[in-house]
Amino acid sequence: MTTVFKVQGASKRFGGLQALTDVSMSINQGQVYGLIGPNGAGKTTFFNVITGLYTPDGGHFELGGAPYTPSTVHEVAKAGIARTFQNIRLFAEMTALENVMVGRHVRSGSGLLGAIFRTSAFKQEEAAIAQRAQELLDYVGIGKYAEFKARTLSYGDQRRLEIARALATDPKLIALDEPAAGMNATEKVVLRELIDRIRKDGRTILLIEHDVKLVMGLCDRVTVLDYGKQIAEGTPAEVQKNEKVIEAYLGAGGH
Ligand SMILES: Nc1ncnc2c1ncn2[C@@H]1O[C@H](COP(=O)(O)OP(=O)(O)OP(=O)(O)O)[C@@H](O)[C@H]1O
Repeated sequence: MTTVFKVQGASKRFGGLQALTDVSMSINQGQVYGLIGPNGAGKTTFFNVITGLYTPDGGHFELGGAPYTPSTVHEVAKAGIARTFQNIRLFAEMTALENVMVGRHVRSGSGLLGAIFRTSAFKQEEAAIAQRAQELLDYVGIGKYAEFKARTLSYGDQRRLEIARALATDPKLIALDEPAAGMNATEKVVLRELIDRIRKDGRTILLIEHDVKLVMGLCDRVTVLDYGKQIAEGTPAEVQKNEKVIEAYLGAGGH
């Protein structure tokens, strides 16, 4: 099986707080990999480290079999990691289609001069980008809202739009930060089906999620963090039985 993303010994300290200690994982092509843990465990910090928002204090990273150094957000997208955010970050006044087109521009070639002079190569490329963006909106199930401003979409649909935008960059790894947060039960079922479909289509997904039922039903493997340390790694069945995991979730008053 091909390893898509590999992390060895990722660490991050904020002043006196060790937010991540020596976290390692290996994610294979086509897997959904879950990252769980109680509040403050370091999940978001890990996402921020791998997507270039925080500089790690240590760690070795590989993406698609090559060394990977998370740097600027644009470079991260180009290297092949696309992410969504716990607090949705869309361009609120742009249409759904335009939001996805922005993601696609990471892979476009005609550049700034082409855009300024509106060369025929640029126009052709724009048409292709718009077509691909529409396909992606259809894929995540919100194609009929292509011309709606992002802010007018329902919460669940905005989350799906974020996923469409992430897919538009043709990523090697899609990192989803709490995609089910704030969703009702029906929206969660639809989300689960979508993530399943994305995996079946050969994509690789890293998922932070608080909904343990969703994680256990969906993920191939799971890492559990607690106070920045990796207390368990394995299949959902293995992790669920782990004493340290049970303790972290149920003990210490559920910090
Ligand atoms: N920029 C920062 N500066 C200082 N401390 C930070 C910063 N970001 C996170 N932390 C601290 O690092 C620890 C891990 O936080 P993090 O947000 O990664 O946890 P989390 O597992 O994502 O939590 P939650 O489930 O609540 O989102 C926390 O103690 C948090 O206060």
